[in-house]
Amino acid sequence: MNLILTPSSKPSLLLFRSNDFHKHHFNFKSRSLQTPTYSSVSYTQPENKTGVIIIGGGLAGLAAATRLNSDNIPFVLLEASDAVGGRVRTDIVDGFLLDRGFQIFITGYPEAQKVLDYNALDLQKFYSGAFVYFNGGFHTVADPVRHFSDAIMSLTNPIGSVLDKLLIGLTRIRVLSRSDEEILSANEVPIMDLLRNTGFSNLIIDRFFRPFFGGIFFDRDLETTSRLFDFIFKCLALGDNTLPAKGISAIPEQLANKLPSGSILLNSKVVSIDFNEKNGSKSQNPTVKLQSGEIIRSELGVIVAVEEPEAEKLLAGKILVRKKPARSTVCLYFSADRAPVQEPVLFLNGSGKGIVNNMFFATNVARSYGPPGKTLVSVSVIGLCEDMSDEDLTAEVVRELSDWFGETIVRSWKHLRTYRVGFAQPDQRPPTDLLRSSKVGDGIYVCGDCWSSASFDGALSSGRKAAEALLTDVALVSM
Ligand SMILES: Cc1cc2nc3c(=O)[nH]c(=O)nc-3n(C[C@H](O)[C@H](O)[C@H](O)COP(=O)(O)OP(=O)(O)OC[C@H]3O[C@@H](n4cnc5c(N)ncnc54)[C@H](O)[C@@H]3O)c2cc1C
Repeated sequence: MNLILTPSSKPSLLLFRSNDFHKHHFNFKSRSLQTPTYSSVSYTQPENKTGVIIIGGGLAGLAAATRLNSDNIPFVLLEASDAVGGRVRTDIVDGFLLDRGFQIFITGYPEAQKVLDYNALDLQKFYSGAFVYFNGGFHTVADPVRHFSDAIMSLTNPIGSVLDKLLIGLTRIRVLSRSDEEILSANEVPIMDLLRNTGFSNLIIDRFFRPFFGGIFFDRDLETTSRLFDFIFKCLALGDNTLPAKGISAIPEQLANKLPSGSILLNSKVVSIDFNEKNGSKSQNPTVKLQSGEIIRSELGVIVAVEEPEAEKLLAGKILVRKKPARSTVCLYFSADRAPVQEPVLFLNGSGKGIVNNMFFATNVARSYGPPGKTLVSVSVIGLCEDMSDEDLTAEVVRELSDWFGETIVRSWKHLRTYRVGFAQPDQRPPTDLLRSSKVGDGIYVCGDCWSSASFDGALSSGRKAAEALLTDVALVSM
């Protein structure tokens, strides 16, 4: 592939394909990190410059890198932590795969379908529906397309009226008849208003929608924009809920492994961006400063792909600080000798009592999430529960789930780890702008879930769009 640059671009880039560029501009010296298979290099060459600088190695930054790489555009991705993935990470503890918070990959995500190799992820399916804990028992909510007889049998259960269940079918038809762009830019109201306006009863709102969509958006009040409800509802209708067999971090790792060797620099926190504007006009391309003191100049532009609070710091004066509180969650993991149920199903708390929002037996969905003969239990709470110690939180969860599954069973579970995720998602209450332009200044582009929908797919599509906006600006055309 040849690259054509307009006269305003840097002709020296014509010399390099992306792999060559890194060979010419970086001194390859491994920082001897053990786990990642993609390489990490030290940055010691005399001329600290590169084509594009991407700040942040979550899904958005990786998607931006993937798009640039597809046109052989040289770039370097600077990631502050010790691995890529951002919020999509998995730890291995006592042979269990612990995702850093409860995460589900929906195969219906449109952008993910374009950039990920689903077969290689070895996706393990959830049951399409949920078991709702209410009034001392479990009640099924089933997707009528995939589990027709379960759905018919659940028509008269106490998780909503028959009309509610018909309205779910009509909602499915409504969202499937609209394009993603229409959905993401439609008139918006809080999800709660949408549900009430649609005619759903309080029964189904409190027993199903509140724990289910509250769990997805970490927002039990259902104040998040109706645009996101429709988008996720459509993706759920079109695809399966899954987990990659090797843990949720297999998703970012797959993207990282396809990037040129040496293009990702781990443990490389950016502390500031110099926009190089003198008296309002641009004098040079932006530079970034690392915590180590190193300064790197971009020849084509900088893509900022960090989480919202960090973006607000790095881009002070360039973007509006929204001052909306973040969405938080706590995820507790337990090991058990056996699961009380065998179904790969999500359990929702529809009782209206307690702190547990949802839980599941991860090894029922993906056997690989635990060592042979062991069961992994994952429990999610919405909010940070800052007033509770980890011990009190664990004790409360065990107490509540003893009512669900029986005291003898739950008291035998061994606590593995608790993840408190302060910034899980940006607040996406209306008004939102989920399709906003990624360009925020000369040579500066922003992406990430704060710039689109708070989802894997939003992060992925925003990363690609930021890269494409940059490519369009520098009129770099691939032939
Ligand atoms: C517990 C939890 C559960 C979730 N569940 C789901 C789910 O089921 N389905 C779904 O679709 N979405 C889910 N999400 C949301 C989804 O994970 C995010 O929307 C998405 O991963 C955001 O990706 P990102 O690239 O925008 O940001 P991030 O993943 O936050 O990546 C930003 C990266 O930038 C790096 N960084 C920050 N500052 C700097 C700096 N100064 N210099 C260099 N690097 C920096 C960070 O270390 C990080 O790696 C969940 C999120 C959480 C936390």
